[in-house]
Amino acid sequence: MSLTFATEKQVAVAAVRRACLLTSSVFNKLVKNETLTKGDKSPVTVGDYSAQAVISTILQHAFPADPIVGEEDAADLRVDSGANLRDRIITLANEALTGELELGENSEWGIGPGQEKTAAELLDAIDRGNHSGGSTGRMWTIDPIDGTKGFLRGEQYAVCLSLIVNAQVQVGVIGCPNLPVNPEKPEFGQGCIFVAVRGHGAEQMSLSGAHPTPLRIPAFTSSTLSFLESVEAAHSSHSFNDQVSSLLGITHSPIRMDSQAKYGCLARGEGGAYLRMPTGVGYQEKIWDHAPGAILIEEAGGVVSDSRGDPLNFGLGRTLGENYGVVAAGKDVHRRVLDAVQKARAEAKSKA
Ligand SMILES: Nc1ncnc2c1ncn2[C@@H]1O[C@H](COP(=O)(O)O)[C@@H](O)[C@H]1OP(=O)(O)O
Ligand SMILES: [Mg+2]
Ligand SMILES: [Mg+2]
Ligand SMILES: [Mg+2]
Repeated sequence: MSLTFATEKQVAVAAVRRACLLTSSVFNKLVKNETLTKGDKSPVTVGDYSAQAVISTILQHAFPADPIVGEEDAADLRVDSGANLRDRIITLANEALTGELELGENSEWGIGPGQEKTAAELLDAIDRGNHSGGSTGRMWTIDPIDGTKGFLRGEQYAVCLSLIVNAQVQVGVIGCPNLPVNPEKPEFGQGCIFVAVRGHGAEQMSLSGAHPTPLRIPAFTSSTLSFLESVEAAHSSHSFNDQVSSLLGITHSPIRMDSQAKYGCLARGEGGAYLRMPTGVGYQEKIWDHAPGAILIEEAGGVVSDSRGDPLNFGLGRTLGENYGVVAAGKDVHRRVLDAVQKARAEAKSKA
C-alpha cells in the first residue's frame, strides 16, 4: 500500500483553507492600486502575495526541510515603491495566520491566535518559493491564486498546492472559493476544496473541510461531452478545441472557466475532457499550474498527458519544458481525444 501522507494532507488542506478565506475576503475589499503587473504582463494582487506568504509560513513550520516552488516572489515588495502594498500584505497574511484553530489544525504549524509574524518573516516566506525544482527529493508547489484574471473578474480561480516526491505528485489540494458545491443544487452555495493523495483517491469537501465526498470520473459519449477550456484565448487555443470537437462529433459548447477549477470540475464529472493546446511558441507551462490538477484527475480514475500521449514531467524544473499541451479526461475519452488531436494536427500541417 502506498504512503498515506496523512500529515501532509492535513497541513495542505489547512493551508489552502486559510488562504481561500483570505482571498475571498480580499476580493470584496480590493482597490485599484492593489494590483501590479509582472514582467510577463500578467497581473498579481495583494491576494496572490499574502496567500503565498500564508501557505509558505505554514509549510515552513510543519516541514522545515522541504523546498518550495512558488509562483510569486517578494522583489517588488522590498523596494520603497512597494511599501503600501507590503503593509497591506503583512496585515492580510497575519489575519489569516492568527485565526482561531479549527478541527484538525495544530498550533505547531505557526497558526492560531498570537502567532503574528514580522514583515521580514513574511517576505522571506514568500521568497522561500524560489526553489528551482528538479527530479529528486521532496518539494511543494504553490500557486497562491491560479487564474488571477478570473479572480479579478469575480469568476473562477483556485488556490493550489502540491507535494512532489522524486518528480511524482503525491498530494494535491485545489481550493475553489467561487465554485458551486453542486452545480445542480445552487442552494448548497459555493466554495470547495479538492484533495487527492496518490493511491488513496480523490475527494471534494466544503471550504470548512466538511462533507468529504469521493470523486470518480463517469463515462461520456460524444453527445454528452463538452470540453473544459480557458476563458483566456491567449492561454489555450479555442479554435483548435473547436476543430477537435467537430472531429469527435461533440455538439455541446465548451465550458469556459479560469484556473485549475477545470480539473476539479472534470474530476467530479463535469464536461468530460480538458484540452489545453498552446497558442504559439515560447510559453512553457509551470509545474504549479498542473501538478495538483494532474493527481486529482489520476486519482479520480482519469488520465493526464501532453498531446503526444506522454505523461507530464514534473521533474524538469519550474516548468514542464517544451509545450505540447495538456489533455485530461477519463481513460476512454482520453484515448479518443488524443486520436482526434493528432488528426487535427495532421490536417493543420497538410493545409500549411
Ligand atoms: N501564454 C500562455 N499560455 C498558457 N498559459 C498561460 C499563458 N500565459 C499565462 N498562462 C497561465 O495560465 C494560467 C491560467 O490558466 P487558465 O487560462 O486556464 O485559467 C495561469 O497560471 C497563467 O499564468 P499567470 O499566473 O502567470 O497569469
Ligand atoms: Mg497559475
Ligand atoms: Mg497564480
Ligand atoms: Mg499569475
